Amino acid sequence: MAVLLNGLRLVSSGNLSLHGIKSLQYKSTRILCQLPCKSSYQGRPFSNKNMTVELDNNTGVAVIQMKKPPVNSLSLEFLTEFAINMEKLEMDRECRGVVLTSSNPKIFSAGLDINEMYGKTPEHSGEFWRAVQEMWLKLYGSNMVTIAAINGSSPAGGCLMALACDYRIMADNPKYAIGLNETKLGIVAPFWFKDSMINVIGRRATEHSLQLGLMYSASNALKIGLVDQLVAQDKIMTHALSVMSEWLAIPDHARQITKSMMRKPTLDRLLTNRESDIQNFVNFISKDSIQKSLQLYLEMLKQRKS
Ligand SMILES: CCCCCCCCCCCCC/C=C/C(=O)SCCNC(=O)CCNC(=O)[C@H](O)C(C)(C)COP(=O)(O)OP(=O)(O)OC[C@H]1O[C@@H](n2cnc3c(N)ncnc32)[C@H](O)[C@@H]1OP(=O)(O)O
Repeated sequence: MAVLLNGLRLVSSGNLSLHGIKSLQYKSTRILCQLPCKSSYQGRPFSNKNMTVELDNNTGVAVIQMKKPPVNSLSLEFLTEFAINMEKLEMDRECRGVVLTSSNPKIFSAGLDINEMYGKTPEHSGEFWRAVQEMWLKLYGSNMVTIAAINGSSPAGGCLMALACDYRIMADNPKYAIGLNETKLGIVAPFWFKDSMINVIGRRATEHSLQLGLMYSASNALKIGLVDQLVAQDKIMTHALSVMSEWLAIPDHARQITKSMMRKPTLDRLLTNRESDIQNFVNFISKDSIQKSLQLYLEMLKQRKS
């Protein structure tokens, strides 16, 4: 209480998974608002190749808009850029929340770029998987409030990104679908994909969903709790920002410690098994049978167009 009266708020610096709850420090919201911008990107958009990041200095909210044509597939380059941007925002004392969305009006993200898993060397596959892990660790372990504004379909890795956020708002469109559909491709969602889903929709629904590789329409996703709210497509950003302001009304330190308490065991499980998880991925993806499944799936995707 005294902290709030003094115009100070308690924030945790850095990433939940890296710093836990010990690295707490004070910063003054009142004073910061009057100071000139210190970082090179505050208050104006900075564009990378695969996403735009815009931080509003007044609200402390950044919007990451994914814009990798045609479907925001998560390539090694995309994932690396994403992790760097999350790191920058995490370190920025003025940023308290992130809204993740897409510039493609129909697709949030098509998930992992299948081309990164097909016909590649074990070295490349290992590097790619480390980048997938890093994306998830940065997002799931973020100290910031993270909201997914899911303005289109979001299979597999796209669904994982949404699951890693604190809150999910999906555009109310029956054509959009979301889910972990890995088994439909003949591949297996790793344990931390599964854990992320269990933590949102529970064990039974996750088992059903993962075994069958189910993709849910927006309304069915709402029914099972895979998303928290449905909103008209054109209202999704306004709504996400309004939800964000509710979350930011909670004192940062209390919310961050609570978030860490809830997520730390799940984060630690990957952190302690990181290398074996990479090895599992490389071994699994290198199998002839898996390569064949991926080849057929890629061909099917291309044929769907014609
Ligand atoms: C002991 C334990 C062992 C366990 C060990 C486990 C190890 C780990 C195993 C591996 C785990 C991997 C986890 C994988 C996660 C993933 O994310 S896999 C990716 C899954 N994604 C999908 O299935 C989505 C496929 N795409 C679509 O359904 C549709 O494209 C769409 C997203 C709904 C968009 O539809 P539409 O607007 O109609 O566009 P399209 O015409 O279909 O596509 C446009 C072009 O984009 C290409 N494309 C689509 N998706 C991808 C993709 N994911 N990667 C790469 N490219 C993609 C598509 O081919 C089209 O290309 P062009 O024809 O060249 O234009």
